[in-house]
Amino acid sequence: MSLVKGLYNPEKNNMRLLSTVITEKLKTPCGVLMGANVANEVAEGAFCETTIAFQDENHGEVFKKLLQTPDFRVNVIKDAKNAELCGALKNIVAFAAGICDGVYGEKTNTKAAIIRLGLCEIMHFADTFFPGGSRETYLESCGVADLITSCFGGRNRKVGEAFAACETKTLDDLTKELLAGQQLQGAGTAEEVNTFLAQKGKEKEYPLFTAVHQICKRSIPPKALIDALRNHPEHTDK
Ligand SMILES: NC(=O)C1=CN([C@@H]2O[C@H](COP(=O)(O)OP(=O)(O)OC[C@H]3O[C@@H](n4cnc5c(N)ncnc54)[C@H](O)[C@@H]3O)[C@@H](O)[C@H]2O)C=CC1
Ligand SMILES: O=C(CO)COP(=O)(O)O
Repeated sequence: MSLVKGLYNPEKNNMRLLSTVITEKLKTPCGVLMGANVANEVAEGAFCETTIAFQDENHGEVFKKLLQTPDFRVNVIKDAKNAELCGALKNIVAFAAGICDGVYGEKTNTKAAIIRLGLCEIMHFADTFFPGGSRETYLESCGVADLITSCFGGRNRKVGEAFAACETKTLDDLTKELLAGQQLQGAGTAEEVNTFLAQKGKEKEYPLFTAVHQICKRSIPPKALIDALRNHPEHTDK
């Protein structure tokens, strides 16, 4: 079972799920555990939920028996594709939430819009490139709950805020300064997703994902995030 919230796109135009790569390499079925599970809080024993997703739910039930405690509640689902995509792509949205904090301070309406538009882009990405998943997955811990916790806590938000507030520092500087040897996933995932979308000619359908990548590269300023969202397809195509 993989807990990695990332994607795999070495060929640039062939985005793959890490659980699929692990399944192929190890020749054994690999599912995922994804959820609103900021590690420090899990370690402290604070109550939370998680989602275990396996195509064969019996495998998920085995992991549930091993891992569930009174304060770590596990739901088992079959939709491993959407669960994993939620876990990976929410890191881009959390970085955007951090940019919002860095540029505007704690504006909760603005951050809520970023979370909603980010979720729309996650769903559109999943429907387009990994069809067949279930809408119900977005209501599990791996969906909206992980988006919420990551956009208010979490490393991606933290580094995103500092990156937006201090335009002279690089992402590497801030990662070293703020994460005590840990790594940042959102900026790398934004780059991988952007490379993939550019190959497919679909960047315009994902203004939030695209803007986060451009901001990470310092090719547009952090405040341009909101400009990018003003003409979001969610507003113009409906
Ligand atoms: N820390 C948290 O709150 C949570 C983390 N996760 C996920 O768990 C995974 C690991 O996170 P942490 O342990 O917190 O991060 P970390 O930054 O403490 O550790 C990441 C490790 O992965 C290694 N690594 C990075 N890229 C690699 C590559 N291409 N090949 C091989 N090794 C590589 C790094 O050298 C490092 O040792 C991430 O995908 C993260 O999104 C999931 C839920 C919660
Ligand atoms: O995935 C996480 C919480 O569920 C952790 O998010 P960060 O990597 O942003 O800390």
